[in-house]
Amino acid sequence: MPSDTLDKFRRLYSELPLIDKSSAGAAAARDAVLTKPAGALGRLEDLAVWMSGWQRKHPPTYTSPQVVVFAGNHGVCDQGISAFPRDVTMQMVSNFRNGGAAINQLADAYGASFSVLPLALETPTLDFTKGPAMSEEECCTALQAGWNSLSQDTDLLVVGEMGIGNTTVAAAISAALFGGTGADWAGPGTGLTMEGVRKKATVIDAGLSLHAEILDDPLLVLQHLGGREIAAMAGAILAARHNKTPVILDGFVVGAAAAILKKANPAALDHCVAGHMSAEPGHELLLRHLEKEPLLTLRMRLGEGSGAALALGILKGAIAAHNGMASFADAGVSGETSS
Ligand SMILES: Cc1cc2ncn([C@H]3O[C@H](COP(=O)(O)O)[C@@H](O)[C@H]3O)c2cc1C
Ligand SMILES: O=C(O)c1cccnc1
Repeated sequence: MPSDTLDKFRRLYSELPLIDKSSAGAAAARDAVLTKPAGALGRLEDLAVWMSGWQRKHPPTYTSPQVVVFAGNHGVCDQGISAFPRDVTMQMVSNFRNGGAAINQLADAYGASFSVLPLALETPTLDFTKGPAMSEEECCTALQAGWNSLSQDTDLLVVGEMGIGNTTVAAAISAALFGGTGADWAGPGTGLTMEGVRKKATVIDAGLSLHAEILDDPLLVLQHLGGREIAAMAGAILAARHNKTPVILDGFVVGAAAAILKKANPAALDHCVAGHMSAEPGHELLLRHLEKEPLLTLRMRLGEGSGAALALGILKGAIAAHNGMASFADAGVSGETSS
């Protein structure tokens, strides 16, 4: 069988389902009669309507939320751009499988299923300062693995990542897509010193300059500067769009994966909400380019999907209120007097 080409994924993001206006409209109509002053639940109201529209049903459900962590290893670690060694990626995959990571606890706390998908960890991508990080085939295999990871019955998806060095990769992708230099997008990640961050910025600049000719094509940016877990997250976010599944985005690294799709099609992230704003400095800027207002700002800078998993609680609350509250008529509560 011939292997996939990037053109297959170009088609998948150019033909996207739009929000289901009739389900969203039914949610808006119900919201208008619930026992509260109009707008008093703030963003929770928007979230209930948004969930209904993208799940394409009313009432919206929170019955099978899914958290998937994608793990990849990065050749650019050879440049000394992380405070931790590459082996930690694999070690953390074992920790995820044993239930010992932060994301295990957070997924559990909000009743979400959890799985981890390691992507060829024994074969790191190439160092992007030396050549393309991935071949077209490797990139497509990772995109497809992400696409395949979505369970059919999922009604809300959190994608997370584990990959030592991937804040460098995320910064390089962000600069490639939205402009600026390494210094505009590099941050401490797992804990670099200021000098380490300066070095990281020069490594990013070297990658941008080596791959200068392809920077206007988002999928080639993914292939040349990205990593397998980044590609897999883009594939999963795209699959969710085609499968009636809203998505909660996590921090800077997940944001960079999502940004590939956003740059390729400005409407590609309409089914996504930003779960939180990471303390990794580039994330605030990235969220502006993604046109997303984060739900939480808790100084978290972990990755793994942890900020997005916390935001599951907000979505759960929004749906519980929307589905379970009484209407003014049912509860015998007087409506607003016209003034
Ligand atoms: C023990 C440990 C657990 C983690 N969980 C997520 N990350 C996060 O840190 C890494 C990115 O940071 P950098 O680009 O600086 O390497 C990613 O693996 C990310 O998921 C972790 C990092 C460590 C060390
Ligand atoms: O915001 C993130 O995604 C992030 C920040 C630091 C380390 N790893 C991930």
